[in-house]
Amino acid sequence: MKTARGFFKPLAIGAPAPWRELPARVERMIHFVPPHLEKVRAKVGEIAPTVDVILANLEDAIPADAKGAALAGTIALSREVDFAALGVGLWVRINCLNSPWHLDEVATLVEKAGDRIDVIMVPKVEGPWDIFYIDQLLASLEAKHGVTRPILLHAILETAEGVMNVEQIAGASPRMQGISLGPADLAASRAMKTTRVGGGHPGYRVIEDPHADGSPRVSVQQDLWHYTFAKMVDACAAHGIKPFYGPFGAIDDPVACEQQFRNAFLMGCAGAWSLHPSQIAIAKQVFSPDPTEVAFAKRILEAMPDGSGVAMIDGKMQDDATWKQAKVMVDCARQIAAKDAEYAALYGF
Ligand SMILES: CC(=O)SCCNC(=O)CCNC(=O)[C@H](O)C(C)(C)COP(=O)(O)OP(=O)(O)OC[C@H]1O[C@@H](n2cnc3c(N)ncnc32)[C@H](O)[C@@H]1OP(=O)(O)O
Ligand SMILES: CC(=O)C(=O)O
Ligand SMILES: [Mg+2]
Repeated sequence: MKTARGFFKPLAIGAPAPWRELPARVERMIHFVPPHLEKVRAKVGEIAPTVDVILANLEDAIPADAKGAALAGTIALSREVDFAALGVGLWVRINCLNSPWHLDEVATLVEKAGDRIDVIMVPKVEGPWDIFYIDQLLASLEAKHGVTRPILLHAILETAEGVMNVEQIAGASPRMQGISLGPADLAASRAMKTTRVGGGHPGYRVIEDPHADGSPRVSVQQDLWHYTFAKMVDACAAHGIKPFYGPFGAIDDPVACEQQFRNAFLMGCAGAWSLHPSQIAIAKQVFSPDPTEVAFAKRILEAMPDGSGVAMIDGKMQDDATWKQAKVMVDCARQIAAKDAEYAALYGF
């Protein structure tokens, strides 16, 4: 373990000082773009103002023979669109650390776009050692290329070993921005008998006991991901970083996508991935608190100006604990309102 002081020391001479607090950013959806496809890349300028984050994906879903083109496309994208001016984050998902590609990718990204990339997403993180490695590598490259703002790290939780070590991963470096659930690789890692990218499964259910009269038994689908998800959210919250739901692969099922995203939002997640343009609006709506809930939360704060004591609002008891929940809700809404005029009007800020 590093000492408390050592934790915030730059890891290379000339590297920027690590962030002490995460930059305050709205990250309701991380929109995935395949950067080797010129046709899709050309549309990013149009899509960017409608999202919070654009992510150039270099890993899974990019064919092996297109990895170089995807990297070149990412650098081009970072120059073609002024993401910072739009208030949109630019993230890159690199290939995993045991692949032949990640080293050249990180070196090229920091050299050619190090001052424009906000977050590097690292797939298949197994334990804190993966974060220590990439943390040191980034510091050395940032020092070499005079990058003045540390690039943040986001881990994907998508192996059984990663889930086992999620608490140490969350706290491995001041660069850690957040963690996303990776349900597709995690399913494979656990030998789950599914063929899906996230969401539920009709076979995973509870069923009531048999009735004496033989009438049909009620059976309800359960959430396959609840345990992992809750473990990830607690690890992130404890370490002051952000949890995210990952991808929802059934592009043709917006209703289930919305439900999955909503469960994540209610559990404390900051956002989710959008794989297709149709999922952007779903994520935006779900991860922006409901205006009615925000209005009620404002009433709680107004009823208890110093956050202590007890109050009754519409038959519901309020005290310090509900005041804190209300503050989470109102702070989130205020942050979104500062970025998004549509929601500023809905929230009355
Ligand atoms: C488990 C994981 O690792 S998940 C992360 C890895 N996977 C990804 O990143 C997938 C990203 N998404 C995609 O590649 C695509 O959306 C696909 C392959 C899923 C579907 O693509 P398509 O079959 O082309 O979808 P569809 O025909 O509905 O597309 C409609 C339009 O949106 C465009 N589009 C589709 N996806 C995207 C996207 N992610 N970003 C921007 N534009 C997109 C298409 O190019 C098409 O444009 P056009 O009308 O000008 O031709
Ligand atoms: C998100 C991801 O990479 C996965 O589900 O495997
Ligand atoms: Mg994966």
